[in-house]
Amino acid sequence: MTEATADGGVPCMLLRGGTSKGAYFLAGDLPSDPAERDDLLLRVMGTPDPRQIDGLGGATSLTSKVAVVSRSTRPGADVDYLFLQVGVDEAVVSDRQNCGNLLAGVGQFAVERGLVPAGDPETVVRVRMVNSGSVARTRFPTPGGAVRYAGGTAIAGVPGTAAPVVLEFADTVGSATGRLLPTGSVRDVVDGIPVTCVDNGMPVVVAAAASFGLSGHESHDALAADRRLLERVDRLRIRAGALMGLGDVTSSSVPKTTLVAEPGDGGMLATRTFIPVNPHTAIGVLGAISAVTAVRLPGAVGHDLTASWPAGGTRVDVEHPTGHLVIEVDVDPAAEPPAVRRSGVVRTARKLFDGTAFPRG
Ligand SMILES: O=C(O)/C=C(\CC(=O)C(=O)O)C(=O)O
Repeated sequence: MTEATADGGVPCMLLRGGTSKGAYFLAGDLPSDPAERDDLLLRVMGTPDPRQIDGLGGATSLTSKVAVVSRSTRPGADVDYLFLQVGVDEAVVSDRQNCGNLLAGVGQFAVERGLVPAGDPETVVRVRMVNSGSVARTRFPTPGGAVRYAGGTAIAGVPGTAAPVVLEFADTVGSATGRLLPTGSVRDVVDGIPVTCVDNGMPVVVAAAASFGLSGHESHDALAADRRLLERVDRLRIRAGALMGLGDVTSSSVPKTTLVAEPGDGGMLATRTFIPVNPHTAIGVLGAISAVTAVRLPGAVGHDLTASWPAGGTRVDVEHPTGHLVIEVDVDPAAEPPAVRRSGVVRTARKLFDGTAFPRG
């Protein structure tokens, strides 16, 4: 059932989730037919248009995102969260990937819309990530039973501070491909470049920055300006995507590519990520978890970079172009196949706007 208002408006909340920004909807407020829903979302976001001038999208893939949330009917989950990546200059709406950043706002949205009762002083919401079927736990402050967005936690890539949102993941292996190592091996050579293809929440092609003649410490803008590099990375990604069983990924938002190198800023691993063609200003949550899972595996590209990491440690400080993302990744690389026990991250989120979106003039 569509809860559009008489003038075609749809209830919508805009939240920043981690280093992304998205439009959050209740599933019941959107058309149930996916084609009709996608058509509405394209109009709401202003796609296709490189500036998304006639919509709410922010003209980058990180700000052209949608979360569709509903009460879950599955045991072990409170709400269902379907992530939709809305194209910017291409009229595409894709459910092929997850988003750990928008996940950081799902629990608060669920409380604000009355899907989940608030606890005091905090609330835990079990979120089934519809794109992959796995369940994440999100914990955030709700003193006195009201969502608090303000707080003292800073995350790289977001100015200021906000309340911490603790995300814990389980069962993320094979989110889009069914396997941790979707090509069946820990290392492949694609286009002459050694890669490790991994999927622990996000399908990612991991390669050494040095394979592209890079240090891995380049700025986002320097990478974005290097058209030849972007073409080479995309060619690699398209070939690797086929090897990963994802078919022709030419127009798909997955797999991502992460180039790894020695850290340069006191972290444990330097990363430069392409989502999927343009460089990320930071790194995605599940993308980082997948890339770190890969380098933890003996034989993987980048495994040499983990030699100085504390044995048995699970906390990894990942450098990216605008700072650091600290994640928890607990992997048993000795198991056959390698086992992922759990992973997690601290994010922040903020409600930016709550009102009615108008898909038509
Ligand atoms: O890889 C992308 O397209 C960007 C993401 C996805 C994400 O959150 C994740 O990897 O969990 C982001 O930074 O939001």
